[in-house]
Parts: sequence; structure tokens; C-alpha cells
Amino acid sequence: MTFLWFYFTVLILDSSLTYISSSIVYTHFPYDLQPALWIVCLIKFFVLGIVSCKLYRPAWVSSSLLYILTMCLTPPLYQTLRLHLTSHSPELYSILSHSIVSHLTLLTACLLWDLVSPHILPKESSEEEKTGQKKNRENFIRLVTYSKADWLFLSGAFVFLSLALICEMFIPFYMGRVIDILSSKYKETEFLVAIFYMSFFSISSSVSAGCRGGLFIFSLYRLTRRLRILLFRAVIKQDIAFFETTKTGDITSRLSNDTARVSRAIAGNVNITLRSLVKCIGVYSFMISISWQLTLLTFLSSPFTWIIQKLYNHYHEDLVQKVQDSVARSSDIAKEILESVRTVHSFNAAGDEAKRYEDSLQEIHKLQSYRDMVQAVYLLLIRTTNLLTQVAMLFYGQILIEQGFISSGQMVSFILYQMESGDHIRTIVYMLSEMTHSAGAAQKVFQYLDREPLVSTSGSHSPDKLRGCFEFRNVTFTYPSRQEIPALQDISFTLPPGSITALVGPSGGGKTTCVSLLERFYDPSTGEILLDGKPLHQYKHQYLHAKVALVAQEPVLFSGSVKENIGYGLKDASMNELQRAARRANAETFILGMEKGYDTDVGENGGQLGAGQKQRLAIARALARDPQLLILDEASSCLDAETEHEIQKSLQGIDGLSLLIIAHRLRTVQKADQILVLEGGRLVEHGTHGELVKTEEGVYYKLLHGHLLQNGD
Ligand SMILES: Nc1ncnc2c1ncn2[C@@H]1O[C@H](COP(=O)(O)OP(=O)(O)OP(=O)(O)O)[C@@H](O)[C@H]1O
Repeated sequence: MTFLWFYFTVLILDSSLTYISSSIVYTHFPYDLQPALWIVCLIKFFVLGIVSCKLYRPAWVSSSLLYILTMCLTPPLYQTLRLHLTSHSPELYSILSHSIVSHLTLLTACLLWDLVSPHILPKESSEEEKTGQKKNRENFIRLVTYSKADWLFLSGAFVFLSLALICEMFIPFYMGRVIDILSSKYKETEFLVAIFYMSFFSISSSVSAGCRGGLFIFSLYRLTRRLRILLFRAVIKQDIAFFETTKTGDITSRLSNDTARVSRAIAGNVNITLRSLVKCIGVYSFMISISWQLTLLTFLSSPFTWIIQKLYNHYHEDLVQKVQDSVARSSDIAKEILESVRTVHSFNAAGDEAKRYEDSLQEIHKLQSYRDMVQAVYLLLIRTTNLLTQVAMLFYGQILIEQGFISSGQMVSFILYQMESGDHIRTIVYMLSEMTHSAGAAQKVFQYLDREPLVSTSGSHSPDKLRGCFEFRNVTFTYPSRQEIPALQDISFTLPPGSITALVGPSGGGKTTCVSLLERFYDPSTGEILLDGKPLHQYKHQYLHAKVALVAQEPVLFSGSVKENIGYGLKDASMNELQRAARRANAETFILGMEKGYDTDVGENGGQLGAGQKQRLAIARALARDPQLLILDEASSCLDAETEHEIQKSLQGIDGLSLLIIAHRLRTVQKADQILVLEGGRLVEHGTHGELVKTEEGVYYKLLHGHLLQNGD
């Protein structure tokens, strides 16, 4: 009912006002109708404006004032244009019929606008969105500063951009000249001059456009490379907690997709937007200089082109994102299946897995078809709008040629310019939304660039001589990804220099966590870890990692030779040092037994070596850095008793080396100088093997008992 009430009130008011004001004005301006029309428009606007603001309007008439303004302005504007374009004298419109027609058109327009506007108009921005926009601007400025290193190439590119534009602008103009010369009395000199200029501008524009594109792409690749290096450096120095809480896929996507998108923002999008903007201005200047009436006519299609482009951007971007997501999902599925192919075969699930992959491909296909259909409809609509504009232009152009306002050559130039103008408007609209996305991508990249690792690496202490006494003093620690339960609670112990310490206890007791703290993967939540009386964080990061070496449960080897793996991270280790480390780790015999000895390739992740061989190589790698503390976290679990014994003997022979051993096989730890028993994050027992077995109700005793039973001993 709101709709009917609003519509009839405004209609009746408008008709009455038009009738009254036209009668009054007409009596004063009987011969000059144009000013009369504008005065009527003004009167109506004020009265209707005041009244309609008080009316209750339907939701889809976005603003009463805008509605009234459009309704009052359209008739005098139309009559004025008609007078100038066709020299027809203006008419005072018939009251009721005219009102009904104009209201109906306007209401239909409002309704249509209401339907499409949610997709093409930015929603009213909240406080959060406003700060987001501010952040986008800041990000953009920051990006410009990253491009500083390329200023020479970018300036060159902008010079060529301007040259190419200037030259391109003159080509249709001289084409029109040639047609004019050919269609009038032929003058050879004029014809040759026009042809010369046309060729000159064509060649110059092509050369300049080539140089412009080349320089922009060159700067784009340089910027992408720089951003990737910066981002990689920022990511790799992050603390372990960061990698535990961030998916690897997210990081790689930032590194590959977002950096490329961000670089495009400067060298790509700005380049294209500027080119289109300047060309648009140039093209329209030429068009106006040929005929302003025809130019006005071409503007009629602009709102439609704008709306179509906006709608297309909205749907297309959404679909492109969905296609990308489903492609990523599908490759994840393929990767997962191929990585666990043994399990797939053993459960006879090859058929099911193939079907799962096929379904994911089917989903991609469906989305791609939909995306292509949207693209086809878009092209159809754009081309139809263009065609209709050109038909209208040709009709009106023919009148102008007949009346002698323009020549046929100028008409050809005009059509050529007009064809270009549409492309540029579409590009500008597209690029504006693309820039918002680039700013979003930049935000994600900067988030990583700006992140300060939770574990600081700013320590500078690096003494020449170190005694090597490690001490846990009242250490409590909670994992950032599991805040509820502390993994270690009030732990205190000392690792004297040159001693062997064993950490034992039931699974989940906190052994590996102690090692992670010693390696400074995390800092303790409370308490301190000291090395020779100084907290670990005061030591230089590289120094500390040379002094504390870890051989983890599942050692990671890198593809490359045995030699490269032992010397990993050591820039100036000699071959002798590497061989000595291999001997100490009892690895030399098997290394020399391989075809190429130290130059043998270990394969991806050390895939060409057995588990025990991998462990020995990992121990050799740790020993090559000449550490003060060697941590063996289940590092000999795949070795036979004899080899394990050999390695231990050789390690004990290294002067000043402290050993921290974590092992479930209790025979490995029996000879330790001290055994620390951890349970539920607490240090529950402490002593030598002999001391601990005496406590029959103790955790160590039970562990040993269980272990002996398990081995049938
Ligand atoms: N990265 C992590 N994030 C959150 N919680 C963790 C993490 N690593 C270990 N924990 C938790 O901390 C506690 C101690 O684990 P830790 O790995 O140190 O025990 P452990 O004695 O080495 O066990 P295992 O002998 O099975 O290796 C456990 O409750 C475990 O679930």
C-alpha cells in the first residue's frame, strides 16, 4: 500500500502543479517556452521536494529528493537538448498524460535500480570498513615505497606510455583525413602527407607500446621477486608456534599468489588504469572536437555499460575464486591419495579413491562451465549495447552529414574513437575492483612481513670459551596452541658439562618439550633456562644453535649428497671434519660401502637410505658442528644394540660433550650419570639407575618392570 499511496500522491501533486505553474508562467512568456519550462521545473521541485519528504515512500525509491529531482529535471532537459540537436521548438507538455508516462518510467527505473544496486553499489561502510579502507590506502602507499628500486624502469615505462597514447590518438584522425581526401577532389600531396603521418603515428605507437609493456613487465617481475624474498625471510625466521598455528597451504599461497597479485597492483593495474584513463580523456576530447552532439549520444550507453560491467565483476570474481578453490581441493585430494598409495592398495580402495578424484574434477568442470556461461552472457549484453549505440550514432551522424556539420571522414574517425572508448570505460571499472583485491592481498602479505617472532633472536652474547652447564630453573611452559594445560610445570634440573643425562617417562610426560625449550623453539612461560648462568635468550642465536645440536626422532635429510647432508648449514667445514663426524657416528663404514661414497645422492628426504642409516647420518650432521650439548631424542631407536653401544662409546670419548638422551628402550639410558623421570609435565624422580630401581613404587621402577615384561625378560 505504501507504493500506491506514494505514487498517487506524487502524481496528483505533480499534475496539479504542472497545470497551475505552466498556466501562470505561460501567460508571462507566451513566445519563449524554454525559460518557461525551467521556471516550472524549479517551482515544482521546491514544492514537491518539501511535500514528498514528509511522505512515507516505498523502500525501493532510494531517496524522495532524487526521485523528485529526476522527475522535474527530465522534461526541460529533454526539450532543451531537442531544441539544440534538432532545432524543434520546445512544447509545454500535456498535463496528466505526461505525468503518468514520466512517473511510470521513473518508478520502473527505481524498481530496476533497487534490483541491481545491491550488486553494484558499495554498501554503507561501517566503522570497521572505514578503517579497512584507510588500511588499504596505507598499504598502497607502502607498496609504492617497495617499488622505489624500480623507479628508473617505471619512469621509462610511463614515458613510453604517454608516447604510445599520443601517437595512438592521432591514427583514427588521419584515417578520417585519408577518407575525406579520397571522397573529395584527389590531391596527391595532401594524401601522401596524411598517409605519412598515419604510418608514422602507427609505427611510433607500436614501438612505444612494446617498450612500455616490456618495462612494466620487467618491473613487475623484479617487484614480485623482491616481495617473495622479503616474505620468505620474514616467514622462515618465525617461531615454531607460528608454523603450528598457520597452515602450510596459507603460507605458500601468500608466497606465490598474493605476492604476484600485489606486484600487479603497481606495475600492472596502475599501468592499465592510467593507460585507459588517459586514452579515455584523449578519445573523448577528439570525439567532442568532431561533434559534441554525437558524443552526448554515446554517453547514453555508458550507464548500461557500467551496470553490466559491475554486475559481471561481482559474479565473475566470485566464480573465479570458487574455481580456484575447487582446483586446489582437487590437487590436495590427488596429493593425499598418491602420498598414501601403500595404504590405499592394502585396503583395496583404489577404485573409491579414483571416484573421489573424479568427483572433484566434475565439480571444477561444473563451475568452469557456469563461469564461461556468465562470460558469454556478459559479452552478448556488452556487444548488443555497443551495437545499439552505434546504430543510433549512425542514424544521427547521417543527419549531421546531411546538414553539413561533419564530413563522412570525420564520421569514420568518430566511429573508430567511439569503439575504443567503450573498451576503456570497461577496463577502468574492472581495474578499480581489481585494485581493491590487490590491496586485500597486500594486507595479507604485510601481515606476515610485520609479524615479530614470539621468540626473540636479538641476543648478542657469544663467549669464546663455554663451560657448557645447562640449568632449568623453575620452568613452566604452555604451548600457544594449547593454552589450557601446561606441558611442563615447575621443572628444575642441571646438565653438568661432559655428563650423560637421560630423560625418561610415560608418553606425553614432557620430554620433547624440554628439548624444544633447550633449542629455543619456544621460550618458557615462567622460569628460566640458563647456560653457564646466563639466560638462553641472551646468547646469539647462531652461537647457541652451534652449541646445542639436536637429532630428532625422525631425522629429516635433504636431497643431495651424503657430504652435503653432513655439512648442512656449515659454510666452511673441511672434508676431514665431515669424515671425523661420520666416523664418530659410526656411519663411515656404510657410507664408504655405497657406490660413490660421500658423493652418493641420498634421494628426496633421504629416501634411498634405511632408517638406521638415516639416524647415523643425522648424528654425524649434529657432531659436525662440534656441539657442547648433543640431544638425542629417540635418535637410536632404529639401531641394533651393538651399533647403539658403539656410537655411545664414541660419543663419551668426545671431550666436554654433554649428552641428553631421550629413549623408551631403558637399556639405552642405564649408564647415564643421572636419569630424570617426567610424568604429566612434572619432574617426579631424579637419580642414577641404581638409585631409582630401589624405589619399588616409583615411576621408573614401573617403567622398567613393564619394559622387561614386554621383552619377555
Ligand atoms: N606442538 C604442540 N602443541 C600443543 N601441545 C603439544 C605439542 N607438543 C606436545 N604437546 C603436548 O604437550 C605434552 C607433552 O608432550 P611431549 O611431546 O613433550 O611429551 P613426550 O614425553 O616427549 O611424549 P612422547 O614420549 O610420546 O614423545 C603432551 O600432553 C602433548 O600432547
